[in-house]
Amino acid sequence: MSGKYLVTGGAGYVGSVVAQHLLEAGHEVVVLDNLSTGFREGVPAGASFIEGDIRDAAKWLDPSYDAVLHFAAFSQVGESVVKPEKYWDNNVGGTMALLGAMREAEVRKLVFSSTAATYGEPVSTPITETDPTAPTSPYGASKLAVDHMITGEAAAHGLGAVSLRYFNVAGAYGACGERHDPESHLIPLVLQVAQGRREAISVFGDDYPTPDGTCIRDYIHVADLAEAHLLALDAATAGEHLICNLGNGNGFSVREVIETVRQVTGHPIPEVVAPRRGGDPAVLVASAATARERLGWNPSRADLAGIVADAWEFTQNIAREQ
Ligand SMILES: NC(=O)c1ccc[n+]([C@@H]2O[C@H](COP(=O)([O-])OP(=O)(O)OC[C@H]3O[C@@H](n4cnc5c(N)ncnc54)[C@H](O)[C@@H]3O)[C@@H](O)[C@H]2O)c1
Ligand SMILES: O=c1ccn([C@@H]2O[C@H](COP(=O)(O)OP(=O)(O)O[C@H]3O[C@H](CO)[C@H](O)[C@H](O)[C@H]3O)[C@@H](O)[C@H]2O)c(=O)[nH]1
Repeated sequence: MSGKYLVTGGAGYVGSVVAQHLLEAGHEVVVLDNLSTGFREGVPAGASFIEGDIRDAAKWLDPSYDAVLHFAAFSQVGESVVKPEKYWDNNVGGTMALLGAMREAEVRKLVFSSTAATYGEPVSTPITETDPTAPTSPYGASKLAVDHMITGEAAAHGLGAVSLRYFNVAGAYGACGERHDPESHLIPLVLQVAQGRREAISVFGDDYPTPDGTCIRDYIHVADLAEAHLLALDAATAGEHLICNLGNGNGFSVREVIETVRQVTGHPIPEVVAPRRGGDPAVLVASAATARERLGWNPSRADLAGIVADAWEFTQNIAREQ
């Protein structure tokens, strides 16, 4: 059955890919985005667009919506350390206003973009949803606060909610891909080196307790991630807040990522070792058993070379358009 969905942050990377998947599944999509980090041209054709802030969501929400998919947030870990107030204001304050607007409009279903950053330094690998949450950045803390807020909203007011804790999102889906400005994520930065837009990639620390000394992450294709959102809409149950990790369960080191980019692009990628980046855990790998069991999620694009190849194609297309 087709539905009508409000996608906050749908002009950004992940939100635009999920909006595109919703449209392809025959749903009606309204994107609400203030374009603070997103791009008007990133909103998929076929979606309606409201340029506005989630704090004003009450202006637009009404009972005709079946659910909200909430991506709008600031998400730079490093920036959150130096400007924590910006993160509490937008991520927590903004979401509080959004939840109030949903209550008023009687929209009783939510899918929320949470993050691996809610766990902080893991106590064991792979990370499960019942592991301790001790975020090492205000960004992670703001997302954890929202998760707690949603738990209360479900218990007190019957919201049906799913928080999806993404690990490292990567890759692209057709015309939708990653174009943060400034870019801070590893794969798009290495691709910029391949394009000749940067001289070298900095490896943030090669003295971690990992086989090659560099940090290990669990990279998940954005299209696999998008599919989980559609399944989460079906799984959301009134009065329940379900939390699911989304990752492949495979870890790749920074050096393995760089080597994969060399192989996929055929370009040499000079690398320089730089100091560790504050707040980076050595290893972050997900157990996504809950998503598999509760959502019926079955990611099919775990191959790192395939993820990088899709991101490379998108990066080259953007460069041709500019
Ligand atoms: N990219 C990742 O690896 C990753 C990992 C874990 C979690 N997440 C979460 O996923 C979500 C999407 O991340 P992304 O990488 O697509 O980021 P993004 O910056 O590309 O997208 C965020 C979008 O939200 C919009 N926005 C921000 N504040 C807003 C507000 N107050 N009102 C309306 N619109 C607003 C921005 O303009 C942007 O279009 C975020 O919540 C982020 O915390 C991302
Ligand atoms: O120029 C760079 C950029 C990154 N890295 C390293 O590459 C790895 C991946 O870094 P990213 O910035 O691509 O991703 P993060 O793991 O820091 O962050 C991601 O996962 C986090 C969870 O911890 C949050 O969810 C966040 O939103 C999401 O982008 C890290 O070890 C980082 O130190 C480098 O060595 N050089």
